[in-house]
Amino acid sequence: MPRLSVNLNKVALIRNSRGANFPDLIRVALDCERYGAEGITIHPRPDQRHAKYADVEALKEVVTTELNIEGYPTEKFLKVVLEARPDQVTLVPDEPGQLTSDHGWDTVGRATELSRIIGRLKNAGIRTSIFVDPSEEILDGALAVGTDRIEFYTGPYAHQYAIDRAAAVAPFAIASSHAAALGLGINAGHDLNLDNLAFFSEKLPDLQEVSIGHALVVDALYYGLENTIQLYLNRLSR
Ligand SMILES: CC(=O)[C@@H](O)[C@H](O)COP(=O)(O)O
Ligand SMILES: NCC(=O)COP(=O)(O)O
Repeated sequence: MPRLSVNLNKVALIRNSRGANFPDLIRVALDCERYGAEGITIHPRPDQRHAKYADVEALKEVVTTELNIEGYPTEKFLKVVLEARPDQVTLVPDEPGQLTSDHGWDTVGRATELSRIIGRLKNAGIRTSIFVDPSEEILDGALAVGTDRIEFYTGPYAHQYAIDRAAAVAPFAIASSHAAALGLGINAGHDLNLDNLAFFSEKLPDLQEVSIGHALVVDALYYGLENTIQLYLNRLSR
């Protein structure tokens, strides 16, 4: 069964809106783990409007499941993760100021830069993942730059799911088989939710981990955090 890593960006967003430490991200992370989450994810962006760089070190001290830090590899981001050494770093090709993530890396065009950054992270003992679209050429490029895993950007799947779920998942299922044949580990995330998650997980038998934040935090408003995490885990059980 794929691991569920809870993305706490939207919890951090609420905290930041009042300038005090409420809700306390550390307490929420520990509660997520207590309620069954198998990982914690944050994505500090350059403007730190969601998670802040200081949250990385603080979470590293307490998270006992798996800490996944996502972000664009600025020198500041790399300094923070190389010092904190989370379990996994997921590189995402976001422009500064981007509303949210909306595409994967060009692993061919940016191969030199990616290889160098992935090398630095792996030398520090950090597992690497890179955010990608479901394309065989991009996956071949991902293998060539030396990443341990890829994370499929699932926004297009989520948007098409209600229209034609079989067509929505097809490119991801094909790409996932290709990634598995290459020996790449497979993660996925973005706009996964209680409606679309089970079908995605069922059609990608090699899927190892999903990171989910936005929908999960919204669902927690209605169902509570503990129930919500259980509902997501239930969708992932095979
Ligand atoms: C890479 C990815 O898809 C997530 O980190 C996502 O970008 C989080 O989104 P928000 O920061 O918009 O909550
Ligand atoms: N990597 C994707 C992630 O962490 C969460 O994305 P979302 O569920 O907030 O869209």
